[in-house]
Amino acid sequence: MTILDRIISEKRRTLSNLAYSGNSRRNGTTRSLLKQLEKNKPVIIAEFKRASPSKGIINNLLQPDEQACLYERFGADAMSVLTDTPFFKGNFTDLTTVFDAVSLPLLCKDFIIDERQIVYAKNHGATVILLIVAALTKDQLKQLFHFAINEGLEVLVEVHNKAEAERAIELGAEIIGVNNRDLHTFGVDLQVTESLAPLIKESGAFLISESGLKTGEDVARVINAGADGILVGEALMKSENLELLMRQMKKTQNLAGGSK
Ligand SMILES: O=C(O)c1ccccc1NCC(=O)[C@H](O)[C@H](O)COP(=O)(O)O
Repeated sequence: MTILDRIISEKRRTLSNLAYSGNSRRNGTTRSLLKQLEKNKPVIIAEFKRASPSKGIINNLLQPDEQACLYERFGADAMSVLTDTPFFKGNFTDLTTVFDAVSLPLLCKDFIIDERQIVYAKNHGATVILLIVAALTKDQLKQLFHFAINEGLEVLVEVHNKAEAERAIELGAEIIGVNNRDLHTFGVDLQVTESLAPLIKESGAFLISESGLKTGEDVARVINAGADGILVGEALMKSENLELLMRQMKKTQNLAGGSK
């Protein structure tokens, strides 16, 4: 059983605890990741990530609202919050706390396999949800994708290989995330973005390169390959000079140039 299998199996076990009810915290059509992608390059999605299965504790000392304010101040275009508890030590209170602290588009980074999780994420402040192609059947992916869109949410559809990218494109995904991390082996390779970028860009979707980005040079590499944005967790959570690192990541715009 791989780590992704274990995470999904744990999600199934806890699904019955999720309530459908509650009020959406979302404020109209503001906080749109798509709008950020249309006007900025590279779009930085800065992640609040305390821990992970591959790295253990990353940073247990930071407060989500304080870190979110720093991310926003230093140029983040959107935020991601890991809400999974058993494997990432996150929770939905973090998501709501970040929603209240900043005015950025907000991705609920979780392992979604059921409509109830989408409603729950929305009610806690998400404006974007993640669907991982590797974790869903073709029918599940389609159903959850359209459910989320009908709920007024945006969807980041995550892929790791050509077959998954083709499924995301067939679905009509407007934002496709290429995860450089293999969720079965934890191996990280930026070449994954480079190899899938032509196919994804040809479809007209925006491309977000996810995971393993540590430096401005890493970001320049994926932007030059065609990425419109990046999703960064560990490097930002561990940085001792967040302002400088985010400036270096942001300035790759000038190296890469071009638009969608
Ligand atoms: O990060 C992990 O170890 C991990 C393991 C299994 C499933 C998902 C995992 N991470 C989720 C993510 O996609 C990352 O948090 C995100 O892309 C940021 O990655 P990084 O910048 O490398 O922290």
